[in-house]
Amino acid sequence: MGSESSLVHVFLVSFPAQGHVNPLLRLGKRLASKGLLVTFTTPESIGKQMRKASNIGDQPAPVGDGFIRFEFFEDGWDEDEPRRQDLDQYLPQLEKVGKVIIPEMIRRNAEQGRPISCLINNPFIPWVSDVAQSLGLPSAMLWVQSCACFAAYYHYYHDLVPFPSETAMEIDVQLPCMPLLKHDEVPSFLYPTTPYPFLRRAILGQYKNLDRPFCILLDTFQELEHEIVEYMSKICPIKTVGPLFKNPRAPNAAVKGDFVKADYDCIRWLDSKPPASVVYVSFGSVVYLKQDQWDEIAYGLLNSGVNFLWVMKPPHKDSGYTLLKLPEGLLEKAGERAKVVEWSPQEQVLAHPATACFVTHCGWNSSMEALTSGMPVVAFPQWGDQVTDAKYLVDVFKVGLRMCRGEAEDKLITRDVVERCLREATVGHKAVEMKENALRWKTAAEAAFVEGGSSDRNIHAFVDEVRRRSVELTASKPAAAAEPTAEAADANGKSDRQDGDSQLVVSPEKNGLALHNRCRKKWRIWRLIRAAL
Ligand SMILES: O=c1ccn([C@@H]2O[C@H](COP(=O)(O)OP(=O)(O)O)[C@@H](O)[C@H]2O)c(=O)[nH]1
Ligand SMILES: O=C(O)c1ccc(O[C@@H]2O[C@H](CO)[C@@H](O)[C@H](O)[C@H]2O)cc1
Repeated sequence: MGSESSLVHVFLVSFPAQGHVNPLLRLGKRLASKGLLVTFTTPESIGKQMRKASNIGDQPAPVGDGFIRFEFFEDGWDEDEPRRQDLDQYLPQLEKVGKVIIPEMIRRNAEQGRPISCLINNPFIPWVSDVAQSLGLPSAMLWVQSCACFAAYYHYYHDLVPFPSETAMEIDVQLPCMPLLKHDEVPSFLYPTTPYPFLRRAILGQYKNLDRPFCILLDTFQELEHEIVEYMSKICPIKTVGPLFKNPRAPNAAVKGDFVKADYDCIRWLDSKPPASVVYVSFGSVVYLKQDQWDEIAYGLLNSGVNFLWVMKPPHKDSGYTLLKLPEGLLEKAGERAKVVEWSPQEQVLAHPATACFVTHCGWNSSMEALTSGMPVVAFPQWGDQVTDAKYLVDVFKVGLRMCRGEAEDKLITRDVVERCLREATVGHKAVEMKENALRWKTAAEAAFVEGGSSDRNIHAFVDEVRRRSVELTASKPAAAAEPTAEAADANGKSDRQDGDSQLVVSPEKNGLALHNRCRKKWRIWRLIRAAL
């Protein structure tokens, strides 16, 4: 392992949501374990929560052959600003501030002897690749959903096949190399009537910029989505690198990105339960069900006789959701059979021998974690990619059964249905069949992420390419790693652009490469002196 300042340095910028931070941070750890220096950034509002809940220090943390470090940035709003909960307002704010602040962070890193060779972002913040381009830096994107969803959005964006529209709401959608999707199995942000048009805009924003990243990394694996991966890789530079939550070179890396402290009491509680006797229930970090649905699930769990571990996260104070309650006396009736936590260490819960199945909203991270842990699921999708993931978990991967078709159906799933599904998922021939299939996916996932597996090879090739581009950058790119974008400079009121000239003019004295190399040299000398003292 080299000292961190001698390593090729990649800069990861994440949209501030748990389902986005987790996969990007996991990618960061994979890249670090292959010998890169990784800096992870997201707004300070989340940084504050991550520092409190997770093991994040000020110093670079060693991971395998490399290091990971954190730098959070101010998004320009007060700590308690409620508009952060409204993406229509927050995304433009992030873009405005990010286009100024990310180049400054990149420049500061170069000055401190850690010049950056590549930027990587996740969806909702596609402007990061504009920043990279303006600085002459290579960029890549981590797609945090399935390849099937990537393909669905791609075909919608380019208008390649008919999708449900105002005049034909209930049409099925046939995409190449995919099963026929019923209208309510298409990512629901694409419905003409979606209540979340801002999320459609956010996710499709990435497709406008799809020609910018030199590589699109996908948190899935070749064997899981074989045909659609093959098909899309002929159109876009995609590479499967999942499941990212497994890291063979640093299996126990302590760095985590939880926003809420995980309650490890539930692992001790699981330890006290017989094998395959507990139903784990979680709807991820953003889905909130209505109180009447919550009550039905609660009674279904109680009446089915299973043990259950249930995640009940309190809503954000500005989200407009009210705190969900359990029916009066339910926990007393369930006694030792029930455990409720605000946030669980989900990876450990899914790997625990006492866990029998997972009632999930089918977010892609939860779906990948379940498949990779050999865990059958009961699908309770709500919106977005969740409805498509549910289709795949149930009908294609055959590891789950369906309890619900999605929020758009607006149907209360009664306690009897919940009870029946839980019984079917835990005992009898369907339960055995789903477990066998899930275990097969676990084996296939392991084969993909171990050294030499399909995802590991792709990560390796990506790291080689970043290194190659880093050498090329050092040899030839004049403005790399230190100069702000034209927009950023404009926003700061200190543009280098001359009147009537549309190009960013970089004076020799401000040449980014010179700065990059000078700073690196000074930093090394300083480190030697410090070591000698
Ligand atoms: O109690 C919980 C619930 C969720 N998660 C993690 O939060 C992420 C949720 O991502 P997902 O894509 O499943 O759903 P989202 O929250 O984005 O809707 C996953 O990595 C889970 O492992 C967790 O650690 N503890
Ligand atoms: O903050 C929001 O409004 C927000 C956060 C996260 C969202 O999407 C989730 O991300 C996962 C990865 O894309 C996905 O698999 C999951 O189903 C989504 O809940 C959306 C909005």
